[in-house]
Amino acid sequence: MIEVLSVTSEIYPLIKTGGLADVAGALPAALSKNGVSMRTLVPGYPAVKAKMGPSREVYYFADLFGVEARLFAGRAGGLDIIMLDAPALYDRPGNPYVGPEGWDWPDNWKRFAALSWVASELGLGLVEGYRPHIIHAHDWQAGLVPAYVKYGPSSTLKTVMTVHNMAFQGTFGSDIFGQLRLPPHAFSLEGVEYYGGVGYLKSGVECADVVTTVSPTYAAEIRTPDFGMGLDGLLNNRSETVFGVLNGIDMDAWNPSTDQSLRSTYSVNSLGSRNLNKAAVQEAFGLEPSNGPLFAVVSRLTWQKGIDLLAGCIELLVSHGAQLAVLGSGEAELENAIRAASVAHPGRVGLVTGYNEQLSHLLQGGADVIVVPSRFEPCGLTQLYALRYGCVPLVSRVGGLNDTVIDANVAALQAEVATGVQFAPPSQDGLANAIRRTLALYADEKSWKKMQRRGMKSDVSWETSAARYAQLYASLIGLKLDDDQDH
Ligand SMILES: Nc1ncnc2c1ncn2[C@@H]1O[C@H](COP(=O)(O)OP(=O)(O)O[C@H]2O[C@H](CO)[C@@H](O)[C@H](O)[C@H]2O)[C@@H](O)[C@H]1O
Repeated sequence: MIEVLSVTSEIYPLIKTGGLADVAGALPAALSKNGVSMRTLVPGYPAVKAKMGPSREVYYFADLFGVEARLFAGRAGGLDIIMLDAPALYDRPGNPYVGPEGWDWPDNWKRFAALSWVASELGLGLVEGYRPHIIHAHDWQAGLVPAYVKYGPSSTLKTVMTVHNMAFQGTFGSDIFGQLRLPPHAFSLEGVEYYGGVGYLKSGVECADVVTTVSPTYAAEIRTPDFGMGLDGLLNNRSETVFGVLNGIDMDAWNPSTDQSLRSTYSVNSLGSRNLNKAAVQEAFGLEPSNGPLFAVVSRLTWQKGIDLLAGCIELLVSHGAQLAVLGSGEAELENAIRAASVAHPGRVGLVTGYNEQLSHLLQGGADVIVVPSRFEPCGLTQLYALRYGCVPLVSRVGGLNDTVIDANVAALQAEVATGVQFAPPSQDGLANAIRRTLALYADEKSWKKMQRRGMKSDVSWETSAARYAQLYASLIGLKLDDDQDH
């Protein structure tokens, strides 16, 4: 059995702000079928503490970066959890990263350095009876783990760094370096130094034994200046140890035939029942009853996600008799643009702001089309949920969207392999054309149903990718890597 300690700042169903939580939450079960035992270290946010089942204290820190802290081991949400309970760092309401005013917590550098340092200590055998072979760090919040291991005493402990989004790098001023518990020479190009400051993600990408990202296309994209966000050179230097492993989804949590968030469950053979869910979506978003095409968005409302492109296409949608339901929150300007459209087109455009897991399921089970017009998308999960739910994805051709949706071009339609609509490059004109194509496809009811069914049958599970992670882990602890197909 390979023992892996996963380190993440969010994990479903304990705490979630985005796709990272879904992936961190689904991987342990998927890996257990591949000879990997995974425990997860997560901060003791109030939401995590509330969901923690029976647990036992396994370590006490009198001084963890200046605060008192405890480690608790136990089960929560079906997962093996080690919770870092440091009330001075994590016992704060709301979102894990930002305060009530919407600004990053000023001590984020310390909150996530502490998490990463504790992970590296666990890797050295801090808790009796537990010594992982590998630490798997997710995103910048765990980005210092590989540095702590590299500059620490163990020569056998290995690290994997997974980048879920290059846009969030965790960069701080050089003044924090002295408090990071790293030796002076770690403030260097080979360590944590990044343009004169400290880069958490940079340090992870530099110091980890293996770097992965969440789709093969994104793994290639981030080696270019357009997508690398300053780290492309570094990634190119170590390209033989950078891999793209496509995300899967939790097939039990997202199953239209058992999903309790739906008004009506259904399967590939009972697509007609989706109409009841469509009606429920229309009610929830203040839309009038209609049999016309219902487009939906479940997303952070940000520039990355191309929500401005969508806002520019709302007139087009409405003029063709379509409706739009948007669930999400984010940049005020984009939220306002969608809100204004909902006021201008009552009954045709609806916006629900905030985070609502149940409603996100209902949208997948009731909308006809999910729109993901991202400018970049490391993998994207919403289009995977959409495929599973017979909701046709309309996506830009970037990152994991490129790898998971087969565009309904003439050849793919004839070959009966199309599962959605893609457009490139991500521009308003591109999206507008894709919307027109989607409307034309929707008008052909028989062929549309076939496309829905193909999506529902496509493999969006973790099976292949969990085996790939297991193979990477095995290679790190002494077994040979036998291919480089996803470099
Ligand atoms: N208002 C809301 N209410 C309820 N649910 C909401 C919501 N807004 C978003 N969600 C949910 O949050 C998740 C978003 O995941 P994505 O993978 O699409 O993007 P994200 O950018 O968060 O993740 C990053 O990490 C993941 C994981 O690797 C990559 O797939 C992705 O490309 C990368 O940007 C989905 O489960 C979605 O349903």
